Amino acid sequence: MTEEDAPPRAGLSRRGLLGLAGAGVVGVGIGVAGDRAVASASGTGSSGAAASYPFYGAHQSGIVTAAQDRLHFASFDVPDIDRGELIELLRDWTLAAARMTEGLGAGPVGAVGGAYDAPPDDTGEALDLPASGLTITFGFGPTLFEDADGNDRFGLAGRRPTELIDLPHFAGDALVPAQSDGDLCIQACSDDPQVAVHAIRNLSRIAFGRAALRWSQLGFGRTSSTTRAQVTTRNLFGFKDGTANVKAEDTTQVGEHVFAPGGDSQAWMAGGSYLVARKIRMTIETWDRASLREQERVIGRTKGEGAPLSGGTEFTAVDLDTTAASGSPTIDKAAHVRLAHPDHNAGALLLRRGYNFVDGNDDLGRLNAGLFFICFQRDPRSQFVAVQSSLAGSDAMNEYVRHVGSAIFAVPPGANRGGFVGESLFA
Ligand SMILES: C=CC1=C(C)c2cc3[nH]c(cc4nc(cc5[nH]c(cc1n2)c(C)c5CCC(=O)O)C(CCC(=O)O)=C4C)c(C)c3C=C
Ligand SMILES: [Fe+2]
Repeated sequence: MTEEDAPPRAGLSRRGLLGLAGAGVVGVGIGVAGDRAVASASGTGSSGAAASYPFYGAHQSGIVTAAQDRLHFASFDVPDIDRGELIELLRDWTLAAARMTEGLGAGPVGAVGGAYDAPPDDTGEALDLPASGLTITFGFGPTLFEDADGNDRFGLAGRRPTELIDLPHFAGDALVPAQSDGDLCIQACSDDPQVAVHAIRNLSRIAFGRAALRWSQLGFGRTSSTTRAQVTTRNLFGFKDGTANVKAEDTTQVGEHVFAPGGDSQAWMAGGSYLVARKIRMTIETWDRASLREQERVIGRTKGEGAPLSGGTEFTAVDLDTTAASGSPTIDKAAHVRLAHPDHNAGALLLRRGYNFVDGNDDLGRLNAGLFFICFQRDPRSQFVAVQSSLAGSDAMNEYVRHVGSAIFAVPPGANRGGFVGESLFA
């Protein structure tokens, strides 16, 4: 059998193989399996996440999944491919993602088992590492349906969900185009940073010549809990973040506010969700000079326990109506938790799943740090946009934060084994 006749390895398209093999070298040697060691660990990771999560299912993992400790998020553009090549790319990504979430290499031959004269089909930095709770979540940006010039590149314009809006400008936005938007996104979360980076690196490599990386973001120290079993961790302001989040156990809220039902604007999104990402720079040097009183006023909760200033302990419901002896509200009129609260936003709820980031420092010697805010919802118009409109106008926190990146993606339902992620969009 010549190289031309040989079937693609494990279903990967020839374009996928090109990506694996670098620019133009297609290695088809059949080597011994060089898979990563699959963890025997059955316990949970440092975040409380499981050792591994199945890739296939009704919903994509990485939404209600117990938030892992680390993130690598990537946004891609696909300027030079057609509809068939886009489907082929999604098929290739599905196969590789399913393998990596099992703790296996991106390709079936692995980092060391293949032909000696061909590049390996896995980059190798996750060899010997377990799956570490890896989830890989794919999303479709507005420009996949219609690009900035109004071109329907993939015949998808009529399939764009009305929920997948172009986000409006919010007061104070200082968005950098190079850190915003994108045709496709991949959110990789894991309890091991090397496993998350390995996933994005290998998916980028498979996409060689088809999808170009537009921007990416590393995150650490999850700033949300998405299950009740998880402890609440802290953001870079030093406050517990994620206390009043939608949690996986709140199945009624998850069903009503996180996942799209079949009856919303596009039936192909049934079981999917909408992801909004905001890169928010936090001027932590200014924050660190603020008094504890001011810090707690801004958030509306205590710094130590994370209890509402209206009283109680961490998980006591925020009471927006209590007043101090002076008559002033115990939770300031401009406090973050007041303005973000569902009672202030026509009942809007978000499943928050963000991460801290530090991207070195700026020219003034300040840490380039902040929160890479991610939230999932059924309809961004009545959820993220409603809440962010309240915050952008009058949140006391605005003195200490600046939104520098923004993106929105439709996250399709989970893939069936043998199918591919986003298949319902092309049906
Ligand atoms: C548009 C949505 C939100 C953005 C953007 C946002 C940015 C942001 N938040 C914090 C820190 C905290 N947020 C807290 C609560 C909270 N935040 C949002 C939404 C956005 N936050 C919501 C919906 C809530 C819950 C409100 C409620 O129902 O009580 C808290 C308190 C702890 C908690 O409940 O999670 C903190 C702390 C930062 C630092 C930030 C931008 C940098
Ligand atoms: Fe918040």
